[in-house]
Amino acid sequence: MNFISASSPKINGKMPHLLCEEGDIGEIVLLPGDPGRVELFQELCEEFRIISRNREYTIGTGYYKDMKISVCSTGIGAASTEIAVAQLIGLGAKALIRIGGTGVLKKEIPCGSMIINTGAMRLGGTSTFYAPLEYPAVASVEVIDSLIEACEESHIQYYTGICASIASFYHGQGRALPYEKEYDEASQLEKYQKLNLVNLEMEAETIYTMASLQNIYAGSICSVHCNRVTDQWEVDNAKAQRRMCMLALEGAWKLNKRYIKGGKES
Ligand SMILES: O=P(O)(O)O[C@H]1O[C@H](CO)[C@@H](O)[C@H]1O
Ligand SMILES: O=c1cc[nH]c(=O)[nH]1
Repeated sequence: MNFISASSPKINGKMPHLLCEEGDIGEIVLLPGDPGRVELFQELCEEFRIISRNREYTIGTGYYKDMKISVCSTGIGAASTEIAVAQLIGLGAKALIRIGGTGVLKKEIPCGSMIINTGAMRLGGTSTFYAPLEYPAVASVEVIDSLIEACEESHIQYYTGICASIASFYHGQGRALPYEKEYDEASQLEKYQKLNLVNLEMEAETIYTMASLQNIYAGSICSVHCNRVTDQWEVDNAKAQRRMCMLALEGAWKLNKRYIKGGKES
């Protein structure tokens, strides 16, 4: 199945939402939900420049060590993520690595921790247009391996496991609406905890499923914004986000060297 066919729309030769053309992006693309996170790479990469800003999509490209790399925000949730993933693959992306925020379901995982999701429960909705729910949303072992190695070399603790990617921030994630006086958060959260899920977020499954169908690499590293068991929120998570972005760059570099450009490290 090709996501971008001859009948896919383009505007002046550019993808209609990302407003990018061939050559604008690197083979590895990091995917935050938040467009603001793209700006962090001005500091972390060489020659990083913003290629386009349109709706929830901000795209920038620069260099990390010798590797051309891009960062593209997906916006919140599956539907806008589908568009970003489809258009990036259409532009030649070979690996997509989510760099996100997440809430954890395990008491012992503190805010600011790093989570590498090996798989994702498919509760986003959009990916069901591409593959039945029996089809698993899994990260590539090569990406998992590269991200783990980046964490270990930096002596940064990380956790692995399965997340749920959910098409809802409030009730779907066991959270009361801001105007609700009574809501049973615990019973919804318990359903996820019984499945031994590590964390909840909103985009990984779409990325994993669509990437698998196109036989490209996918993975994710998330920083923990809140612990749903202890009810702690990290209001100022800038340091953890920066750490996550640095680890993603280093993981991407290892992935590129070993699996995309070939030539194993000696
Ligand atoms: O911080 P980002 O990457 O946006 O990720 C998380 O934050 C958003 C919800 O606040 C959702 O997109 C969720 O997946
Ligand atoms: O709890 C959280 C935190 C960040 N993003 C989510 O989707 N859920």
